[in-house]
Amino acid sequence: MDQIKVAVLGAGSWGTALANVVAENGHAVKIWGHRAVTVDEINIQHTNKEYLGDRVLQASISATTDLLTAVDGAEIILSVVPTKATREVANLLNQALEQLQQKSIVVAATKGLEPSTYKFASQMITEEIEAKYLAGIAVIAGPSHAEGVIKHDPTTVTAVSEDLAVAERVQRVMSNSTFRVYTNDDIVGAELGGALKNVIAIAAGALQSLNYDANAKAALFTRGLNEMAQLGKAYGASPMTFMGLAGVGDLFATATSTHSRNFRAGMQLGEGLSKEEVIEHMGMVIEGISTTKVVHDLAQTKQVEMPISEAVYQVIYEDRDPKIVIRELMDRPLHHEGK
Ligand SMILES: NC(=O)C1=CN([C@@H]2O[C@H](COP(=O)(O)OP(=O)(O)OC[C@H]3O[C@@H](n4cnc5c(N)ncnc54)[C@H](OP(=O)(O)O)[C@@H]3O)[C@@H](O)[C@H]2O)C=CC1
Ligand SMILES: O=C(CO)COP(=O)(O)O
Repeated sequence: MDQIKVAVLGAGSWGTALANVVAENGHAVKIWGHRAVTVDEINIQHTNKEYLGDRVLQASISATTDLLTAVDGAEIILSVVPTKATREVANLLNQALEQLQQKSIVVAATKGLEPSTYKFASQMITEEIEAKYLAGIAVIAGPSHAEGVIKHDPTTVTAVSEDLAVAERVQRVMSNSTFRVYTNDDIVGAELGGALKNVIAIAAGALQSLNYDANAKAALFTRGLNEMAQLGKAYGASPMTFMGLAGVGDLFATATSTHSRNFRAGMQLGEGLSKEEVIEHMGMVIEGISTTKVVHDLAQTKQVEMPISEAVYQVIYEDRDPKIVIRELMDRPLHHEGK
């Protein structure tokens, strides 16, 4: 395949790992980061120690704090900043694309919902970037810890766009023998899956630290996936998406691994730390904490029963004891499994 230019917005763990994948495929990759110290480290030492330890990145990757330089000529732009920065960065990107009079495919790799609007990353991007500068919009979802991707642990993700030609272009540019990209067209389902699994992963971390066993973990996985899919149904998402990489796949990876910041946050909450203490200790984004609040609101607006997510909400936002909320979950009125 011809070499193309790809820009990655966000110099954290996921942005850097994705940049490395694309650079391994022979494409010209520029990372945009807002901190000069990280940008300099990537350019000079080819590492990003704060986020990925000693892993050495592809030497061809260059980084810059100048957004215009990063996106100039990029056919594909990956937006890999946390949810809370997505709208602001998309707005800056719109200005850059306007200045360059350039049209690019924008791919969101963010997993969360904007707290004030309940919008997904792809929606924020579409709202902030004028249609004339968007050659397509897609998301990347699925089970993919940056730590695994950077060490070539075989990884599968899905490129999702309503325009399958766009998804296939992203698939071709990003796939290699350790990073296999599928395609899908259910963007709502994929973004919901990516956001909601973080809430269940927090619950899984709490179960782990409280020494609950396999039965409890299986119950959490199964019933957690069920409520993810129920909310998906209210959004008109395909139930199959929740059976795929963006659903059960990502739930499994996130809710079983200490690579997951959400899982680790859940462990710490289970140990009795407050959300403020957990956030301070992590030093990286824990999307599930704000997503839990959004899901609490959404479950009410969409009238979907989400008891596990609600229990996580009570632990995080009402300081309730995890053991008591678990007991209350078990004591709820009995009902049919399909609900
Ligand atoms: N890590 C992973 O394995 C995966 C993460 N994701 C998703 O990717 C998204 C990003 O996560 P991840 O990379 O892990 O997060 P990190 O916390 O590792 O990094 C976030 C990066 O975004 C930067 N940033 C924050 N705010 C801004 C801003 N306003 N302008 C520019 N840059 C900003 C941070 O800069 P600074 O260093 O200054 O804070 C940091 O470089 C999340 O939604 C996450 O759920 C998805 C799949 C896998
Ligand atoms: O989404 C992820 C893996 O697919 C990363 O999860 P965390 O944000 O919990 O680390």
